[in-house]
Amino acid sequence: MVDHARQLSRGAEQMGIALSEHQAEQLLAYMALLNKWNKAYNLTAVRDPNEMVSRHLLDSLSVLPHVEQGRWLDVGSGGGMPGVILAIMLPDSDFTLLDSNGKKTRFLTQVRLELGLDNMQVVNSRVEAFSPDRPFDGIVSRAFSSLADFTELTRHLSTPQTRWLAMKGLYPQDELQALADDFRVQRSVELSVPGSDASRHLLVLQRTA
Ligand SMILES: C[S@@+](CC[C@H](N)C(=O)[O-])C[C@H]1O[C@@H](n2cnc3c(N)ncnc32)[C@H](O)[C@@H]1O
Repeated sequence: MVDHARQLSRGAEQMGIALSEHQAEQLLAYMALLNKWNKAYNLTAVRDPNEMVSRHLLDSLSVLPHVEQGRWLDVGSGGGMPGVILAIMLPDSDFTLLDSNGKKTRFLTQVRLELGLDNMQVVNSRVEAFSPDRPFDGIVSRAFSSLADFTELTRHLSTPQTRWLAMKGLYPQDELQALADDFRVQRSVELSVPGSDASRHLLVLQRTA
């Protein structure tokens, strides 16, 4: 049997990420909840726990070096990727996890309670209808939409300083062509996720005005 704690700590180490004992425990507790609730709530197509460590925990951790302290929104968070993982790793930053699917946000509310994640808020809404009292420093998404939809649907939640972090598979050349003229790619990073051969890219976008 694969030792998931070991798989997680080794994977994090390979990415140069130090996990405290508490963070490792929380990440594994989150995975156990995801596994338990998945049966009834259909939160993720990944059912094999070994694959869950790589495809969900390590994949979400791979963007951590690019997440600065501040107030973050995870759009279309689903079962909590990457928002839950980032909230565990950055307790001094605030994370709002938003999804239009009520089953998913009910699960996320349970995760918040069970893990005591006071820096994580859960919102059940379509993003285009969401109107918080303050904009966000950063907006992240994985498997949510095209780059054009991601930026257009969240433009009203930003300031000129906001950064958009889009977690993508193959480099999204076509999607970049459809991006509005007042957005630019600040940087693009090829991510390497231990235990996965899949192509992964992170695009960091910002407004030019
Ligand atoms: C493919 S899932 C990705 C979930 C998660 N980020 C991940 O990587 O596993 C996309 C999620 O976006 C949510 N979604 C789609 N359109 C949305 C919208 N307009 N506003 C809020 N959530 C939306 C869906 O309910 C779904 O949970």
